[in-house]
Amino acid sequence: MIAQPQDKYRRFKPIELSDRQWPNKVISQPPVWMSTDLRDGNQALIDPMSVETKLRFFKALVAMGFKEIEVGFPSASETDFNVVRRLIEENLIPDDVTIEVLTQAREDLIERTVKSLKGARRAILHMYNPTAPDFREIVYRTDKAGVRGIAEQGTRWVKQYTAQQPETEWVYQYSPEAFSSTELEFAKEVCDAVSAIWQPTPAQKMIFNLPATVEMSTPNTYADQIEWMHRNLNNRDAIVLSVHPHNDRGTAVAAAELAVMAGADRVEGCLFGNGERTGNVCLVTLALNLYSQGIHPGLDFSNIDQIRQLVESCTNLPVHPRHPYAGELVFTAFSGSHQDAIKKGFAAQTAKSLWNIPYLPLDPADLGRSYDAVVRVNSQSGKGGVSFLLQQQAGFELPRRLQIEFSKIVQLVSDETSKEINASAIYQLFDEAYLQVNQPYTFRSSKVNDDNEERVTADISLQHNGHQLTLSGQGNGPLDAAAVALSHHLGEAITVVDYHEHGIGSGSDAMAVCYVELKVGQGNPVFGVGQDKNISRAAIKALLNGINRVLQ
Ligand SMILES: CC(=O)SCCNC(=O)CCNC(=O)[C@H](O)C(C)(C)COP(=O)(O)OP(=O)(O)OC[C@H]1O[C@@H](n2cnc3c(N)ncnc32)[C@H](O)[C@@H]1OP(=O)(O)O
Ligand SMILES: CC(C)C(=O)C(=O)O
Ligand SMILES: [Mg+2]
Repeated sequence: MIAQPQDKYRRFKPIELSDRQWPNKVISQPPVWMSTDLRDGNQALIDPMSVETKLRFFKALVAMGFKEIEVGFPSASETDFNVVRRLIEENLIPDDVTIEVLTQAREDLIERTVKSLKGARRAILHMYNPTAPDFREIVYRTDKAGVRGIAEQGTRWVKQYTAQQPETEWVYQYSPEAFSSTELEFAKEVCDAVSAIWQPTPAQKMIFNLPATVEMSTPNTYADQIEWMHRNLNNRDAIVLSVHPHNDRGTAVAAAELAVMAGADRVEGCLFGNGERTGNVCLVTLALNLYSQGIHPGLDFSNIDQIRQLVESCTNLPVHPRHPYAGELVFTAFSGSHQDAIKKGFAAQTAKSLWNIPYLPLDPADLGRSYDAVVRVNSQSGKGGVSFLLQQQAGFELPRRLQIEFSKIVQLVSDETSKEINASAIYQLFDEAYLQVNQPYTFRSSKVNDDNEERVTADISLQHNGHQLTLSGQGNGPLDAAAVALSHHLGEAITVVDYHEHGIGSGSDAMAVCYVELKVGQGNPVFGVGQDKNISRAAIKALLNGINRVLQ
């Protein structure tokens, strides 16, 4: 029998921090970002990146604005060692960018790591060892003193070997790996022991990176852990407090945001949340969450599609179509009520107003994405989406009742096919249903005489059943006169219920479009649409198309 969860799993104990401050804090500036795409992201790939791929990725990270980039684990492989050498020897590291490398707390590995950085102007040397009880007991078979000793000895080796390359400005970063499941007092004890050896100062700080190596709890608990460390670490003003959330529970973004509220200065993560298991925290999401709150994150994602393609090609992993901000479908509305609200939002938006479009927390244009994909029509869509696409595609601004009438035509097709209908297909349906209605009466020409301001005469030349017809009528305007002419011919009253017109295009290409809602006899109202360079002809064509639709 499958075990009950309460018999199999342990609940994570809440942190005792009754005077926690973070819930009242607001993030008002971005943290220092550190991309670990080339290290934590890379170590989690099925096929790790080649030297060339890493260099391509590095250049892209620099272009995005990252100032700290972890480029690998140089003591682990020749590839990673060579990446560091190429970056240094080929002068690929801009002056305001610092590379970071990771090592275990083992002398041979530290020695080789330091060697890989020969000639670097500035470098962050990142050493880790796990501190949590399960690692102490299961992996290292040692006690707290043993684990603390590994961190202390490792730090001494880092001090010793980096001192041999004084031309480099060294920044030391220490991570108590599995911090999220380490007793807080013990995490502090290890970190304080490390800083006592390294001796950071406010002018030359060191970095303590507190990883949720495995995400163990709700994000508020991680925030409590970070606030506790922020308040209790020795020598806090000489420390850059960094966080490194993984996404095992799917709440890494929330954990990172609450951790920043709790006192973290710096966040490590990967683009689109790549990384071990369920990934590292997604830096794109974090940065754009800030952007949408009116805070510039200091990272440039203004061409998000290009960045997504680069990351997909370097990692060989797809970005989910619903990934926040970056997924192919995240700015797309298929459903009717969403489309209606978005259409109204665009109409209400002015150049000066703050962004306020329902369902779109961020302007797709800020990420280099077009509005074309914002509204897409399938069987879940309504009149708002259909008319929005028709307007975008061909400039028609349908009156409300025509929107309702036409969307039923589109709905019929989408129900039959169970497929999306794109803008050009919608235009084609509109053209067939409203503009190319040439039977039984085909328009040939019309002449309007409005010399007399009160009585306008319309002469309309038509084709009907292979015969040429010329009809004439008088009314208070061209449309009224044409309606009179056609009423006489058909022997039925033609009533114009509603009339709209607008122009499409400009200059010599400008077209007038008329929408006429009419009734033939006692029948139901229907719409006719006419398009012509001449507004009177457009109105007469609209009337005739409407009558044709009734007669068909
Ligand atoms: C949470 C993280 O992401 S941590 C980073 C993880 N990333 C990687 O491991 C990628 C690169 N690593 C590697 O390629 C390899 O681990 C290497 C080449 C660095 C080392 O390989 P190996 O020498 O075979 O050692 P391995 O990684 O298996 O580690 C096991 C040994 O190192 C010790 N060890 C592991 N981590 C650490 C550490 N951080 N500090 C000190 N010792 C450590 C273990 O206790 C074990 O010791 P034992 O052999 O005496 O039992
Ligand atoms: C090396 C450390 C920081 C790490 O990647 C982790 O704990 O997740
Ligand atoms: Mg990690």
